[in-house]
Amino acid sequence: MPTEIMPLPERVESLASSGLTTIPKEYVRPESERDSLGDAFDEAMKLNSSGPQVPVVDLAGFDSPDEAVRAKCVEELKKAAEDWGVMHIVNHRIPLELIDRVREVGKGFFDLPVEQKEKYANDQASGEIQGYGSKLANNESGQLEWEDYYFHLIFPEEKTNLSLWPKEPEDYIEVTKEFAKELRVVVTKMLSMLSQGLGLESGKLEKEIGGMEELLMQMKINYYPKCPQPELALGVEAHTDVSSLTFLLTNMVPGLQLYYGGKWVIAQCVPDSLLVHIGDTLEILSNGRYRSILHRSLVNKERVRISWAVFCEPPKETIVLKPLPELVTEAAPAKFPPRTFKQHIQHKLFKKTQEDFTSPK
Ligand SMILES: O=C(O)CCC(=O)C(=O)O
Ligand SMILES: [Fe+2]
Repeated sequence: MPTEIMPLPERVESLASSGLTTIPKEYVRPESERDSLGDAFDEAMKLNSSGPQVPVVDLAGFDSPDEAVRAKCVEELKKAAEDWGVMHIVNHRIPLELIDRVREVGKGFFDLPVEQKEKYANDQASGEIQGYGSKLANNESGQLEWEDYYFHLIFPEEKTNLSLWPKEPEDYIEVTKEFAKELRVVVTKMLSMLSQGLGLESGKLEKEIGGMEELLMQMKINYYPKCPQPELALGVEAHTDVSSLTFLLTNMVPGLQLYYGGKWVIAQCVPDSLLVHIGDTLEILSNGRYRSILHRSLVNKERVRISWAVFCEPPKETIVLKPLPELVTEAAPAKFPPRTFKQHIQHKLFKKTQEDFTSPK
């Protein structure tokens, strides 16, 4: 019997390079969302220095032998995590040359012809989410996003499956492994600072989300082709990250927007920085003191945008996430029910399906 062959999803890159001047209806956002959309470059130009901007936190102070300097640095990070839930970090100590190589190998992979990239296609139907992919329509509206991506686990090394990583360019694996190791050090540093910011001992948050053995780092390279109608589309639709922390690196093309103070604010591109999101998991553990901010990505007409998101996640089922007892008081009762990471994701999906179902068509 012939086996049924699932058609591959259409790659946004192929669509974009076909020379179309209007985008297919599946990519057109609902009218209510369209008022606030635009070309990312136009939005970045409008960014005005008097308006709110994503804070920049210099981590150098945390390496100081002077306790007062370290405490000031923790205080700055804590403020950013409470107020925005997202920040640029500078002096993270990852060699900048390595970061440039990460950019090069990721771009190198996406520069391959689509047919070659298809050899790495993921298989979402059978549950293999690692590999090259594009969003599949998962609701009645068939809504799609203007991006293709590559997704794979990068840490801990013994849990990685190198057969699912790109083999081209040939230094992709070596560079990405090295980046994962360097970034893992920053994860520990950020988590200890964030623990101290809550008045907890340094190792607390890291331990609560699985520590060196269990905490997973998943990389998603988002590839956003040029879009002929950026005022109608979104690269990634509005969401909060389910992770504990997310690190984001870009090819310095603007696109990320944060929903802050009732408005969409575009993130400036800060040289030599990494952008860090507090994800839902830390929002839950901190009982809402740290925020997981709503964000999305715009696309543009002029330049391909690439971003490298690394999601740091607790194990799916072995840890129950709930506000830390130290942070729950009569005045600040628990804001979140206990859930495993898997249950949290399912709960969000369920809520979203309900919203899609009830929203006017
Ligand atoms: O590309 C970006 O700037 C954001 C991507 C993002 O939010 C995500 O992959 O979760
Ligand atoms: Fe995100």
